[in-house]
Amino acid sequence: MSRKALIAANWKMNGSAALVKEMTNTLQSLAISAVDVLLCPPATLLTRFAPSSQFALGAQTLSHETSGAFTGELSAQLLSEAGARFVIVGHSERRSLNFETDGLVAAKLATAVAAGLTPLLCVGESLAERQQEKTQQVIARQLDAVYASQPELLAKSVIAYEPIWAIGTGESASPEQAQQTHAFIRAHLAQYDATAAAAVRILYGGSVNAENCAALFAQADIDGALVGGASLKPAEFAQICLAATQGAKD
Ligand SMILES: O=C(CO)COP(=O)(O)O
Repeated sequence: MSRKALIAANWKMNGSAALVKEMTNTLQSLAISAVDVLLCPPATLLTRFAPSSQFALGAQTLSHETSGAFTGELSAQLLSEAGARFVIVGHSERRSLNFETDGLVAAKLATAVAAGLTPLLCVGESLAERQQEKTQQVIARQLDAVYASQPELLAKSVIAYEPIWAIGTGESASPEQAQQTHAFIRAHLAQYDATAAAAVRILYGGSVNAENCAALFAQADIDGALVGGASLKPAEFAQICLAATQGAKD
């Protein structure tokens, strides 16, 4: 099964019009085609990007509602009109800081797909859950919440495994640890749709940088990365994209 790698930048609540320009110039000069590149800036910066064949744009979250009296929220349609083709759903920061439940994450993912956006579903365990050997149980629950009742959405999704203990800590999961969980995710998803599970891209996220990315990309079930801190540095993000090019599986 050949899966094209996807390298995604999650700028979180960071960035500026200047960084939009700098990142655009960096990626334009690389002219990468062997991997897909995705930038998820704050929603207010989406329209600052000129359309480019070098990368796609995504949002970091969306409303599960389609329109109406929801002050401060952004619908899939609005994000799409601003240039987003992808949207991150269920990031651990939204689950914990914005109290997003498994049910809400499932609703958001369905809303995204209905509007033509490709969702990047984030799953991952906390340090305490890993220490209690509950990693697979937690991830199975997060996946089941979305796909048990709507398995047809798997073929339209990208998955991101982001162990919470590795996010922003400088401590990435080891390639072997990540591979083990990615393989579990793919096997678990096969019960819903074996073809879609074999084809779905599973990205790793959590302290990915230019140094550690190649070993991660060499793993059989790691199909790219969701990069936080290092995606705010265009030169380093470019190095990560290039590393994925070199590891391009066929
Ligand atoms: O949360 C992340 C991407 O969504 C990972 O963030 P860091 O790369 O900063 O650890």
